[in-house]
Amino acid sequence: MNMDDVARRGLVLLGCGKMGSALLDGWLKGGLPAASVWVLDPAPSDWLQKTGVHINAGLPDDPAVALVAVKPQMMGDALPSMQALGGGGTLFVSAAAGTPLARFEAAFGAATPIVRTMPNTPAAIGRGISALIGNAAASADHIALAEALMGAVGQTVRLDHETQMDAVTAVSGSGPAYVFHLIETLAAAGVAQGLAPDLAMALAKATVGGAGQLAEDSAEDPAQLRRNVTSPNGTTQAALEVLMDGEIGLPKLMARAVAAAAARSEELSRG
Ligand SMILES: NC(=O)C1=CN([C@@H]2O[C@H](COP(=O)(O)OP(=O)(O)OC[C@H]3O[C@@H](n4cnc5c(N)ncnc54)[C@H](O)[C@@H]3O)[C@@H](O)[C@H]2O)C=CC1
Ligand SMILES: O=C(O)[C@@H]1CCC=N1
Repeated sequence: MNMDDVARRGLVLLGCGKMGSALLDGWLKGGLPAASVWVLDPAPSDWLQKTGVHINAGLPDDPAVALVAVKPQMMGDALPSMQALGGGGTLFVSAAAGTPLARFEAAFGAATPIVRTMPNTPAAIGRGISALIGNAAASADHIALAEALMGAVGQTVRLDHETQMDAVTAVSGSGPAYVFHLIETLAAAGVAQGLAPDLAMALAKATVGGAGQLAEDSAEDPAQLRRNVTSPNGTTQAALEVLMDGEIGLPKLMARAVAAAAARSEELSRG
């Protein structure tokens, strides 16, 4: 099964907020026909209503995939609307943080194939990364289908253990927010140095976007790319001495931030 099967049999999307929209945007831009998508969401956005997908309509009998993108706390209310699809030929995919495979097995039966994934919002421009792991009922074909689906909006990685999902969520699921905050704080620091806000924001966005692209494309690792910018006794060294401070610098701060996100993911999983 691949994206052609998804186009032919249909995709049901349960919840189309920030993450569901980012995924749907990526799939539609990648050529998935709007007529192949059924969205269930009590509060469809203006953007969603313009896409041409089926919204809160009767579901197809045997969609290829049913993707869950509601908040973990909404799961109890939302899952019953997909009950009819459980135990059939439909692959369930969950993008929800802190919601174990066992939660879906309890709702749909352990024989239902379920793949848990953690995507991120750059999926909207085909630049996401999604980690995946399936339950015991998910065959190699099911995993491959989930990989094709998430691969249509960016990179994919397979996990060996579901327990890795907390750390993955903390690094790449939540990670775009850390990077957006970096842009905000870099721009604000530029304003503090006398730049106009628009100019500071333009410089910060292009710098983070360009550096991210270079880090992905270059044969050199990020540490070497950092050294390439850092002239001995120059301006970058002066800044990095602050950022890399062992006590109050970014390494400790980032470790604390990621640990807090992973702990919250684990806490959500316990219900
Ligand atoms: N926002 C992000 O960057 C990421 C989010 N996720 C996961 O995606 C899921 C959704 O998160 P967001 O999109 O950020 O939240 P959101 O609040 O933007 O979207 C949730 C959507 O679910 C809808 N909804 C509420 N009750 C419903 C029901 N009973 N049936 C169907 N739809 C219902 C809401 O109207 C809303 O459009 C969460 O589980 C989150 O952990 C995963 C990776 C990244
Ligand atoms: O903040 C959250 O809980 C979700 C999961 C990863 C990104 N957003």
